Amino acid sequence: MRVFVVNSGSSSIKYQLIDVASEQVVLAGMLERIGQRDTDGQPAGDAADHTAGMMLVLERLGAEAGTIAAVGHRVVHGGDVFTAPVVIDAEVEASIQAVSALAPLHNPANLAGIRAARAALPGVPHVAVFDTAFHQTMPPAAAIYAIDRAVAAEHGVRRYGFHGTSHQFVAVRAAALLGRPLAELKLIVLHLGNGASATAIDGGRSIDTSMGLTPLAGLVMGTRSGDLDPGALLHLLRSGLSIDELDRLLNSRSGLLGLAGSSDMRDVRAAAESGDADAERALAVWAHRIRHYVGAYLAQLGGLDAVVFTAGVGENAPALRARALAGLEHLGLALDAARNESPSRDARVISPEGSRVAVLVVPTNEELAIAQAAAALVA
Ligand SMILES: Nc1ncnc2c1ncn2[C@@H]1O[C@H](COP(=O)(O)OP(=O)(O)O)[C@@H](O)[C@H]1O
Ligand SMILES: CC(=O)OP(=O)(O)O
Ligand SMILES: [Mg+2]
Repeated sequence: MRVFVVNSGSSSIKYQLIDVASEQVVLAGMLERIGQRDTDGQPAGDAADHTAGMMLVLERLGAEAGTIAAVGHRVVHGGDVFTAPVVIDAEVEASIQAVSALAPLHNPANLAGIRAARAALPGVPHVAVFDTAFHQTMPPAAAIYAIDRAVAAEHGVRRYGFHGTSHQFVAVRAAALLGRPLAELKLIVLHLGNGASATAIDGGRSIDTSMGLTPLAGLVMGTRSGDLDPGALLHLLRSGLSIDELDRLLNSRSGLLGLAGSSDMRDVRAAAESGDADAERALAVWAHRIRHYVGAYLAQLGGLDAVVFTAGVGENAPALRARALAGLEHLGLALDAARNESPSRDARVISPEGSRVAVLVVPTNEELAIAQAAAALVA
């Protein structure tokens, strides 16, 4: 079965046509800078909006469009309505819309992509696969924030967690690599991309994760702050920042960008290596926050079989993996330098032979996971 996977972002549409049985990517591409205009107001990007973008994608698909059996959509926030992938209808669209304010960088764009794709490909089922679904197994103690319970219930304020499709996919592959059943493994998965999150996985179930009500909490990200004292928000609001300014500050102007002037980890690393003190400090904060979660999740799991690195930074930056785990040798967490620095693209062990805790690199593939989930649902 061939599934067309759409990851519709605020300014981009990434797509792949995947043959699920063979895991082959038949065709892949991306539209960028959707909706952007130059200083004269002329369209500057690949498409004027998501609808126009999807028509362009359809043109690029050509005759292949006729081979699509289902469309799988990445949807970041599913609230507490969705615990598994669903076939999209008007009601599902409305539920995705209802939680859009909780993932302002993601859900509105996901929904625009869904609407455009359903209009462009009306004859096949469209399946939503949610970042939040995997984390719905979290125990209440991990999901609940200690605020007035009536207010929390009225506004749906709780921890949801994100990147679940990736965390789950990587956990399954980690178990295969270790040659042990996932059901008996305690794992910490570090998804370190532009967005970043850590998840504690016990027997294949998410028991805690670093993102929260929104994808803003937790680790230091490209442009997002991760954790900070909620009192800081009150202080900034009282100091005169508007709500929109505060939103932009925390979601779009913080993280590596705020600390070091670039949201791209490659730039930050290069700057740190050439002696830039801000970049060096940004890396120190980044690594400190990761260790904070590794320690916390080791305690919540009550043991640990493996720490797993994935996503852009986790898969590609040996020196940063080493930096993230520096000083944790007493927990049995160590890297084998040669294994860590191997240029291999495959899932692999990077801890020394016989380590108490394994350290792994496992490439994530959210598109394949979405294709598999959509195929399983419509089969
Ligand atoms: N070799 C590398 N060294 C350090 N960082 C890298 C490397 N390759 C990619 N990255 C970083 O990975 C991040 C993007 O990760 P990715 O998982 O592709 O993000 P997303 O899917 O959220 O766009 C960027 O910060 C990029 O700089
Ligand atoms: C949820 C999230 O942060 O996604 P991304 O990493 O794609 O921004
Ligand atoms: Mg990503």
